Amino acid sequence: MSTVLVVNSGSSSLKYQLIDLDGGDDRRLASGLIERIGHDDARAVHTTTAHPDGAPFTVDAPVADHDAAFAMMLEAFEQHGPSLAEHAPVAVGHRVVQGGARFVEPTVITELVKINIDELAVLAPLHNPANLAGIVAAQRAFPEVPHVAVFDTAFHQTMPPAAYTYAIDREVAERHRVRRYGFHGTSHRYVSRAAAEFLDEPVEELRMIVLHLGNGASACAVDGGRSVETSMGMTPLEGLVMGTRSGDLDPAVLVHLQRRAGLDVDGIDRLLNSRSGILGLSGHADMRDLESAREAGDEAAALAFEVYAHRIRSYVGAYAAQLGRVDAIVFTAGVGENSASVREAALEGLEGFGVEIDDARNRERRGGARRISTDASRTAVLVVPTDEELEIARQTLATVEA
Ligand SMILES: Nc1ncnc2c1ncn2[C@@H]1O[C@H](COP(=O)(O)OP(=O)(O)O)[C@@H](O)[C@H]1O
Ligand SMILES: CC(=O)OP(=O)(O)O
Ligand SMILES: [Mg+2]
Repeated sequence: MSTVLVVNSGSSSLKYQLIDLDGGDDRRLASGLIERIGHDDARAVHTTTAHPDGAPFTVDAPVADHDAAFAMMLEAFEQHGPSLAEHAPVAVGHRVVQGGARFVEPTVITELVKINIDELAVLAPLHNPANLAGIVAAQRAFPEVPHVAVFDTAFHQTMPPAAYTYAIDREVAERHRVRRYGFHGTSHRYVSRAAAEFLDEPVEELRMIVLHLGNGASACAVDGGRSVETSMGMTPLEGLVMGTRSGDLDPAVLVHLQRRAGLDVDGIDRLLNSRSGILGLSGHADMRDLESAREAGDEAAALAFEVYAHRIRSYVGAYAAQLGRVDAIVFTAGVGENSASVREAALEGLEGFGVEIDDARNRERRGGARRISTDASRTAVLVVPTDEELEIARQTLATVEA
């Protein structure tokens, strides 16, 4: 039996998937999302292949905390299947966002590991406390099996010091562990390997740029299967323009706003993490809404779209220079997999560098990995769907079987 429960616990949400990895043929048995934990209008959606038509089940009811969310999840399995007695998970895999410089691999969760995850919350105040709450609740719900933490940062621990070091006072940086850690590593790892498989080449011989464009977004230069540079930094705020996050900006802007706009530290934190990005520029955090507004002639939406694409292009150029050669540029996550116009705009004008998108291939709507570059393009441009949960399940199983 190789069934793994994967848990992605956010501050107000719980996402889960039950995955059966047996026989090499991956099988997703159930998935669910419980949103607005802590609010009266919480909602749970449970989808299961145990049900003949696969339709999702929805429950609207208050959910007090993560313990209550797990109880609700168990209830959904009980009522709608599949039976957890029949498909008992052999392990639970948890997404943990910040593993610092300490965690370079998936790790079986002990009391000491929990203390470390808690302590690392200093470096990820929005994410680690929620991840830990999920772990504690999940251990209560599944006390018999091992729990494994899979860190967003782990894949990027191969970055060289020149890439992860910020040019500030060394002592201050060391004391407060200020450096680039990088995030979305589980996705960058999975996608770079899937891209190599699609190209039918060993990942060790490929140099690629992976563009994970979801709500959060990051670019990663992958050399021979290892991350050598990535756009997110000490926190998931640096780099590309995101749904609600600014990405790069002159750090002096923060000083200026504190002095002149009457914003305190928390106000700035909220501004840059929650009220910036395409939301701040256009009023739309969702790329679909932004695209509709742009098509309807909204100028703020048009500018937000341009800024978004411009930033991606800058990173592609920078990472091409760092890699020295680019065999593939790979788009993934919600925006990367679905938005032909973002892909087109981001790589526009790069023909001189051997990057040429085929318009018809780019516009084609179909699942799975696919090539969207012309046959003449020196660099292959691919769309490769990410699957962070499957990757977490595989790493979790490999860790408990090791
Ligand atoms: N068909 C589509 N066209 C454009 N953008 C899309 C489409 N489908 C999803 N997206 C965008 O993908 C983003 C969410 O990506 P996703 O990877 O699901 O995010 P996350 O996992 O970080 O919550 C949203 O901005 C959404 O608008
Ligand atoms: C780390 C991070 O930014 O994650 P997400 O894209 O899920 O917000
Ligand atoms: Mg995501």
